[in-house]
Amino acid sequence: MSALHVLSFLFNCYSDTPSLFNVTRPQHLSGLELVRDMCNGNLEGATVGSSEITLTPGKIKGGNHVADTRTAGSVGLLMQISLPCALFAQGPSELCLKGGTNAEMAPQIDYTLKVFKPIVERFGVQFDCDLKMRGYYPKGGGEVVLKVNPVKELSPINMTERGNITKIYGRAFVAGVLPFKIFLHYIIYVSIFESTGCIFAGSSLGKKGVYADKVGIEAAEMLLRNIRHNGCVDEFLQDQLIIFMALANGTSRMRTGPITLHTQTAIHMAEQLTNAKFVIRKAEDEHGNNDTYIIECQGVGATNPSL
Ligand SMILES: Nc1ncnc2c1ncn2[C@@H]1O[C@H](COP(=O)(O)OP(=O)(O)OP(=O)(O)O)[C@@H](O)[C@H]1O
Repeated sequence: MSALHVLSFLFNCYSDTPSLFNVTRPQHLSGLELVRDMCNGNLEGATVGSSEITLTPGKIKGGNHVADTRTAGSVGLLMQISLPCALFAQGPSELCLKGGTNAEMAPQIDYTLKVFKPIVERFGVQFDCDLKMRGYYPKGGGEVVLKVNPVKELSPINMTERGNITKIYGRAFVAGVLPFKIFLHYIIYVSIFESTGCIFAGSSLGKKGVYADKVGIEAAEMLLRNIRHNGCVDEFLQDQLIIFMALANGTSRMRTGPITLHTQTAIHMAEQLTNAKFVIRKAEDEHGNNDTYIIECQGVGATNPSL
């Protein structure tokens, strides 16, 4: 499940035809039930393991909603699914999202707050996110409250200059009874670039039998890998911004490192579901780096009919 499912959902809100989704896990279902509730829609075939689901959306109203993965399923992904819908709602939304705040293969809540949030604000997106409780694998039990104001439309972004690093900081989290030298639940390093405001992160989650120092090294290597490619976004922000580029009113540009599979899929789906046009070209790189690209998008300029 990713933001693409929402793009499909949003698209269908405007075209008034049902859409199809692939669903396998509880967190996917929680996300779909959340958008169903947000838009007074109707879901058919929504069960764990189902490969075909039909969502017939109504109007996106806003208001208060709760989504609970009942596992350590990621609240970051629930946020990824619901945020674009909330932006095009008739009024403000308050979403209580429960599950894992720090889960595998998903945006960590710290990533969403420290990296995604300040960058997505450049599109004109405004949201508050209150982290009430952290939740880790396998228990989950985390909770965040997301408050979103709707927008009339999104502005395009231009992120083609990276600047120099001015700050790198790290945060580590432990929970439970094991000493932190042995077991670290989660670590994130964030780097911030001068004047341009680019922000990258490298993160890693603890696993049974893996010593804390290994977790730290993995996160640092992720950050370094991204700093080396000379793009303006890291390998995760790349795919997470595609939906906003597609919906924005005008041409967005983003300098990246190697194009990820998630980004390729996101672009493919965005082009299938809207009239947004993406072009990827190799970037000139004064540092001799061959793996730098510019993703350019002519966004569709989706507008919120209620504002
Ligand atoms: N360490 C990380 N930091 C920030 N974001 C991450 C990290 N790992 C994964 N992501 C983001 O999580 C999202 C994963 O979406 P994805 O569609 O893979 O979810 P999924 O539920 O695992 O679905 P699928 O199994 O179909 O891939 C992507 O947007 C990706 O950028």
